[in-house]
Amino acid sequence: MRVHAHTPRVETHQIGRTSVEVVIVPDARAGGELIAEAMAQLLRRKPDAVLGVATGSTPLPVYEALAAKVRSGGVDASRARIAQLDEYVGLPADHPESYRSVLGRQVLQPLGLGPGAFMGPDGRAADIPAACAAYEETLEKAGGVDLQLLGIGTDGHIGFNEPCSSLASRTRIKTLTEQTRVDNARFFDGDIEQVPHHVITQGIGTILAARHVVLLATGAGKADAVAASVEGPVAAVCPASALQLHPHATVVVDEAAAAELKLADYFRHTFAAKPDWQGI
Ligand SMILES: N[C@@H]1[C@@H](O)[C@H](O)[C@@H](COP(=O)(O)O)O[C@@H]1O
Repeated sequence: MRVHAHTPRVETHQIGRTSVEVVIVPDARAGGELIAEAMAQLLRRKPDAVLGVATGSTPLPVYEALAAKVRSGGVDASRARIAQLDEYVGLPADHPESYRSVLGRQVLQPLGLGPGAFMGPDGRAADIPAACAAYEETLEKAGGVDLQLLGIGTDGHIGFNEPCSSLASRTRIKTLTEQTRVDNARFFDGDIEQVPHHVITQGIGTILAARHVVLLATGAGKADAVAASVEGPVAAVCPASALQLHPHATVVVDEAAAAELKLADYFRHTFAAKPDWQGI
């Protein structure tokens, strides 16, 4: 990567951005390292930063790389706060596949954080709308999410905002599409009957309120969704396209997920010409 010595030094979060930044990395591991380093830089600047975290297979290399930095002393995450993106409705909190449990195993434990560092909606609440409103309030009281990590569904969904979710939506209950239940059955012994129909998810408006939104997509199965999100129109039918409205959105894709991008060469050139200190 070339560094322009004469470029004035400005912190990444101060730069007024006008478009989604697409970063093409060789593989998932490199994507994980890049995003973990952005999280580490954030925590060095703001030790009690709120990290918004996603579930699914895609973010795992990020969590592994961040935990490795913590273990090696590269960053202190002991004051980090972790905010959940979405949750199944009706699963006991201690069910191994509730997203609260998953994030406990994949994020909190490896970072050495206790339950006090965790914020998430109550998927077992008797009054779901009240639980959704309470989570919005929790996020607001925490000062908002500093960096929100996202994966993407094959249909372009982010969190559990399925196609045609309002781009202004806040945390609320949603019904999963059949496709998402099929996709997620692998976490429930391959049995779709065990996959809940309902979920609580941060809305698209909630996600867009984070200071920095970082979406990671890996594998050929995500190539169409990535191209639609980044190069297609902003449209509720492709929820991730809402990132085009955000002043600081980064989409990190491996070569396979970048395969349908018409502007891939431009994205490569732009990132290669970027000063190292600027980060993502
Ligand atoms: N709610 C999650 C999303 O947050 C995630 O982005 C998506 C893709 O998962 P994966 O990364 O495993 O492909 O799955 C679920 O629907």
